Amino acid sequence: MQKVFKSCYELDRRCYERYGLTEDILMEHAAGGMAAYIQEHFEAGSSVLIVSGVGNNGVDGIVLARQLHGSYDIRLAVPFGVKSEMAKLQLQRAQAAGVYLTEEMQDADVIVDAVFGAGLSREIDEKTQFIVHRLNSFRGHRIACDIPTGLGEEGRLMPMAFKADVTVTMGAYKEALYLDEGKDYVGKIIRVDLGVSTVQYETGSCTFLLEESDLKLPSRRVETAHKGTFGHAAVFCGEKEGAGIIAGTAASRFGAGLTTLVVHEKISPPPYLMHSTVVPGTASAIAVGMGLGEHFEQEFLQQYLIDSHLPVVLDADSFHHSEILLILKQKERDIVVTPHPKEFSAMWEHLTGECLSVEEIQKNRFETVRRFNACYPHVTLLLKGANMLIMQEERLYINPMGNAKLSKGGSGDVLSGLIVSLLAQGYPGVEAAIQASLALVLSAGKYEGASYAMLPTDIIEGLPLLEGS
Ligand SMILES: NC(=O)C1=CN([C@@H]2O[C@H](COP(=O)(O)OP(=O)(O)OC[C@H]3O[C@@H](n4cnc5c(N)ncnc54)[C@H](O)[C@@H]3O)[C@@H](O)[C@H]2O)[C@@H](O)CC1
Repeated sequence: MQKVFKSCYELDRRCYERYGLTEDILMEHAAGGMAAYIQEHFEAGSSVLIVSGVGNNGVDGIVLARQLHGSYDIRLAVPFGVKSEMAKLQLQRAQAAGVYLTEEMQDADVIVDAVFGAGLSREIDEKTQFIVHRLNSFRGHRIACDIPTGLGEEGRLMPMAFKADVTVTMGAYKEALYLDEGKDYVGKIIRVDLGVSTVQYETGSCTFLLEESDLKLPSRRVETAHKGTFGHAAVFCGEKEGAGIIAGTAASRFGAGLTTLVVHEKISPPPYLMHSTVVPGTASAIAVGMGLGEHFEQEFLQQYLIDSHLPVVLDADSFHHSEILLILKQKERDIVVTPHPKEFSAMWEHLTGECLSVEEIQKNRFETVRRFNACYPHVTLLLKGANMLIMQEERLYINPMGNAKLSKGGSGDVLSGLIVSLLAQGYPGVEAAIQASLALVLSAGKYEGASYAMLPTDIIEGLPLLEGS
């Protein structure tokens, strides 16, 4: 798990004040990080086009040109000229080392975007849009310095943005890199140190980036265990019973000792799932909402869901149901809600009366989950998306490993099943949401068929292949 920051300016300042580093030492390391990536992936002699803007992001590009000149065929462009004293000094040094400026931007083996980084604070003008459009049209391998040009404050996408294969980000991970809108623009994200180790550079943060190594699978190391040891998941199976069956199957596969589908009428579930017209007395967690529709009467929901003390995961149709949403007020209960943006919009309107469009939610994903958390800090919110956001008690976790294979009906039902399975096994809500989200994306990542072909059952079948501690 890595820390994530809204901005790194304060951290840079700390480097100067605390460790006595200077701006150009930091830049030397920033450029060194990009140079190391290029040296590792491209043979000496490869052509490298570097386009530098007016701020310090551009200066990183100029320093990179000096560092690689001689070993690589460097073409440095500064289409807006150089303005700051530091930029002039670095350009002087680069030119002294033999770097020539080019006016023409032609395709190269490597394209480095150092036009704007963390300082982009307003819409880019036509000239910048033209440059970015041209860089995007090239076939070379595209590297963004720190943050791709066109990803503005908090990661908001401008009408034109550099489409990086790799973003080499400086010092620490930034929230701007993890908004869903930017996912197709940042490419692979690599962080580099700026002259001190990460531990020395970073301060505290309540935002974390989840990694594959954070996966902790349910374990069965106790030989004297029996099925009761691993909890009993109760999954409400509504109008669209398939959704409940998928969730129940995922719950069972992920280790719940028993899984019961709570049904209204007779259905034929798979043999490893039980079914019952009430929530069994031994149940240790409940999942509700997947394919629910209007299947259960209010009295039933009141008795077995709202008046229950059991940990609960609310999904899908729950968010349109104001009585079910009353559960969110229950502070003593472990509650996990897993809306996608449209469901979040419905839930938020029920809870606050405020209408938030899906577009507004997507453009402000971090702010949205923080606003929810301010009202319901005890509830674990998992906002679905290309980068899932999970938040409880002021701690926000980003799962950046989602992939397009998961964009299919049923994936969310699997996720609810995984969460209820872990809740039933005694995991706290936030831990259940984190681990289930990791298992979901990593299992999907292991699917080897075509990206369009994966079924929810493939995700469930991938679970036994996961490797975690
Ligand atoms: N301590 C530092 O200063 C360090 C800076 N680093 C690099 O410096 C970058 C940040 O540098 P800056 O703060 O100079 O930011 P940028 O280089 O991203 O550019 C900011 C400049 O562009 C202007 N600007 C903002 N939006 C504009 C727009 N739409 N059209 C035209 N001009 C616009 C601003 O007024 C400012 O002059 C980081 O992304 C990183 O690459 C790293 O080298 C690490 C150390």
